[in-house]
Amino acid sequence: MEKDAEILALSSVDRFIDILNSLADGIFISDAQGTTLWLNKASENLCGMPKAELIGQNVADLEEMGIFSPSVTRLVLESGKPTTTIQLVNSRGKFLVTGHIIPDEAGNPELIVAHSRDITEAARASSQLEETVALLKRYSEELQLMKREANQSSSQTLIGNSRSYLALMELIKKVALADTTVLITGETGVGKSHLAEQIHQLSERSTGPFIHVNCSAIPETLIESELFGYHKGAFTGANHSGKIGLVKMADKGTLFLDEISELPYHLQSKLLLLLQNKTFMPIGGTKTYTADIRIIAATNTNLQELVRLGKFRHDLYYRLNILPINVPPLRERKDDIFPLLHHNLQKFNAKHNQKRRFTSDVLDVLHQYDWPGNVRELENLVERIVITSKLDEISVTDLPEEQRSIRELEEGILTLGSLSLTERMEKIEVEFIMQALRIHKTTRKTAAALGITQSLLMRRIKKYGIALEDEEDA
Ligand SMILES: Nc1ncnc2c1ncn2[C@@H]1O[C@H](COP(=O)(O)OP(=O)(O)OP(=O)(O)O)[C@@H](O)[C@H]1O
Repeated sequence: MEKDAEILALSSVDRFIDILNSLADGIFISDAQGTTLWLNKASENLCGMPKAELIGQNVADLEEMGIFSPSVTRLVLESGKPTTTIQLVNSRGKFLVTGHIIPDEAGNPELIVAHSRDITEAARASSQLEETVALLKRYSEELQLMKREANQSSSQTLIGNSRSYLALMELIKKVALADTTVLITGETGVGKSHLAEQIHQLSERSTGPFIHVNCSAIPETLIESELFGYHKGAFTGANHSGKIGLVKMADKGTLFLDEISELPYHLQSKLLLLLQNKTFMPIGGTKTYTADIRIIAATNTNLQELVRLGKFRHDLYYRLNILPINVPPLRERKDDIFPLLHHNLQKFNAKHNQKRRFTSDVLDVLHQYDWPGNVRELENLVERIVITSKLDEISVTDLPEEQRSIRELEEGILTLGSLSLTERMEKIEVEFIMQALRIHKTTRKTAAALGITQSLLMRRIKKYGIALEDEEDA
């Protein structure tokens, strides 16, 4: 206060007026009746009228003339309290105005000082932000729609005509709607992952994430942190800011645990807890988190056998096995082979810009083939022959040896009409041995593949005079 008095003593009133006029914010002073007493340069500019014409006018009249609206001085006089409002001045810009009461010595209002700040830019930025938020909302809705449409079209790629596959598709539709754990079993390449994704897309979680985790592809030392995440500084080498696990990332969606049999035993109890309570604890954490997820697991091994051997927790097995789905191998649903061949031919013709087509001979051979690698093997074969076939018409000679030899063997047996049964059987045996030798190269591996001892194989090779290419074997 003493300091203020010193400054006042040193400064003239003119000096104060200079200071107030140098401000970018408007200062507008009225008496307790709302009569304009003084305003600074910034305020004069805002009002768009010479100061001399404004002084003496009542704020209520200025308000009526549309100079500003509303008048904060009037609001202060009406409420008897300091007031802040957004004011439109001369319909030009938006101002944040605050009216303060300066009391006289008896404490009664003597002056009203209105202070205004231009917020036109801030208001514009805020309305731009509102527009952006609205746009983002619209884009997100459109994205969800597109996603749903894409889901619908990809569900058409579930190809299969056999009775067992059609029944499977019916089951999938029902399973999708029941928001519970599913266990998909079947040989490698039968389409377990493909089905898991279909279940997700047909479910109410389709707009949420589908997180595919291949338990055999993540090193055992990393799988816990990958799945459940960790807090910062949980272990040496951990990222400083911590890490969100795949379980959390699958929130509101589906977590697909492929090759579940490979999940380390010590993590199986943690997964069981997640299945039962939908809760988990990141590494280095002290509190549990919830995850709104559906778990679909898949395996191509016999889990029951692993339970018997003590390698898989029996309580986890029963918890996973609520809705079991078995996908039969392709050789047990041969009616699916043609549709899958045609679907893939179209797909790879389009991808490689080709016009390949199958001859009926090729279709026969592929129909008879056993497809140990199931749909994946079929897919790979079609892509390979679309690329390598010499003409647009794919013939048996374009097929790789594994498939071609079936036809050659079959033709051999059929044309050997004059041979006795023993001779025919021997012919077949020779064909099998030669084919296996071509594939496996050494007699040791060939014998193992044929399920006989190496010495028995050597006796047969000698008996039929089969030439061995490999010098070591010879
Ligand atoms: N019914 C089907 N219609 C069309 N494509 C299919 C079908 N089933 C499987 N496929 C395709 O076959 C390939 C192998 O399928 P997928 O990866 O789902 O097999 P999987 O059983 O999960 O194999 P793995 O046990 O090796 O993980 C994929 O490219 C998939 O798109």
